[in-house]
Amino acid sequence: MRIDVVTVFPEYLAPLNLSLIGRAADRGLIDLAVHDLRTWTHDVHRTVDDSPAGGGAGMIMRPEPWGEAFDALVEPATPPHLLVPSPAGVRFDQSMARDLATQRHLMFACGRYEGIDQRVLDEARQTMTVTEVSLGDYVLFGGEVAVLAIVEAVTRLIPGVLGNAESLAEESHNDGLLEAPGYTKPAVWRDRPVPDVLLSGHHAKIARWRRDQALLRTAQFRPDMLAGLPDEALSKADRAV
Ligand SMILES: COc1ccc2nc(C(=O)O)sc2c1
Repeated sequence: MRIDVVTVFPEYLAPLNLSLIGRAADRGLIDLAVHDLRTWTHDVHRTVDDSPAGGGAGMIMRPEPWGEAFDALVEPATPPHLLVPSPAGVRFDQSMARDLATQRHLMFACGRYEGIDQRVLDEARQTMTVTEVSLGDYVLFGGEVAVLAIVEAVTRLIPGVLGNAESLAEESHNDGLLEAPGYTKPAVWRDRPVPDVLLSGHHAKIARWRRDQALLRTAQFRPDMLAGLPDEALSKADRAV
């Protein structure tokens, strides 16, 4: 997968060079490039914003640098999926992460100020799939933090990136539930024991206990997820919890 990120704060995306994502790039599992939008400005002040048409608070990002950036980065024969983080976007979730992880080329446009001139997105839709996406019902200073989260959620699903693919199967949101609580050594810590069943070696009982905990945790913290499960997703034993 090729990933391009266009931003006025390239240093904000430095964490993408670390840990598993950095290692995936080094191993050629992803081709990641971060671009400074000001590369495509031509004035002495490298201007990327201007006052909103029609008045109002704040500034809007000018279309010209974005247009030139996309012209430089997009291969018309194989256009990317353009993702634009925005408070007005569709909610990002694990289902979207799974879909994006199958795609060949993602490009992220990080807005700042009050956002990007709408004509940039309108123009891009002539040649690309464009999705405005939000992390949640709150507002950040710009799109960079959202890109960090989305790139991590997507790249960890790419085969080979996560050393132990088995852990993907047991994590929250993979099966529509929140994951069960985890424990490790010591067996007792500050008078708090690991649940006996996890030390029993009885794999069927351990699996049942974890499923029960996942159902209880989902019912407590995310009843909306439980309500959204198809009937066939819950066994007779699940319904008895
Ligand atoms: C101007 O660009 C922005 C501003 C706020 C913001 N908030 C997001 C969020 O996902 O909450 S994405 C995003 C992009």
